[in-house]
Amino acid sequence: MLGVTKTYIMGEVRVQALKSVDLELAKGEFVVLLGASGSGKSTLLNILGGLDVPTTGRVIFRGQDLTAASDRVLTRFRRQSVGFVFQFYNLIPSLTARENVALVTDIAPNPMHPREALERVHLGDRIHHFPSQLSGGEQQRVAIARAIAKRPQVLLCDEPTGALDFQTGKLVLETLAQVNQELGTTTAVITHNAGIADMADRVLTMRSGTITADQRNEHKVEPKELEW
Ligand SMILES: Nc1ncnc2c1ncn2[C@@H]1O[C@H](COP(=O)(O)OP(=O)(O)OP(=O)(O)O)[C@@H](O)[C@H]1O
Repeated sequence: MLGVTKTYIMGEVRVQALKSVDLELAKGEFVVLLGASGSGKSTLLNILGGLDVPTTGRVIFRGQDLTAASDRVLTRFRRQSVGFVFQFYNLIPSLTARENVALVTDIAPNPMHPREALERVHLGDRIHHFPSQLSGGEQQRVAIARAIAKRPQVLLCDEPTGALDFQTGKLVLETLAQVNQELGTTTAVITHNAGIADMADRVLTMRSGTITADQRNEHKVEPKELEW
């Protein structure tokens, strides 16, 4: 993205959530996004994933300018190229794990079989379970299976461990690291836990709508070794 700004106008109040952000993500890299509440992390992620559009500036994906794209092209970009994982899983309670994943594989052009996606997150033996029959960490892994089943080029995760305890959170992070390695999916993870940054290739820090630090980790730490 180039020179991206985002201004929200609520009546008299204008909030500048992003102020001229330039950012290029490399294929396959694992990026952690840190920053205080309100610094613009979710706004940045939503614009990267085509869920929101910038007020000014450009978003380019593999040479294609998404800011100039029609709604149809943007919808196709979201549907085929981006997987999303949110803090509260967003599974449909009346559908099994397999059916939750199948919702996405039914509309993607070259998806994995739902069973394969669930096996990748180590839930091959839970495919007929409903969300209420799964723990929080397992539900989040179903959400990850759903996000990767379409084989997206980009996986965007907004506080994926925010609702989980330490050990369960680490399991979810292990799953994200493993998927990143196996599928080569460019992965961006928003977190409040600075300790998680040690597992990333690259760590971005945001403050008041700008990226104030952009660092590479020379040595990545395995998720199971993380402390926070
Ligand atoms: N839809 C919206 N309408 C109006 N203001 C918004 C909207 N979304 C975000 N904002 C404002 O933009 C700023 C950046 O919000 P954003 O959610 O991107 O921050 P964040 O770093 O993700 O915060 P958190 O860590 O609390 O989720 C905040 O001041 C927020 O109140």
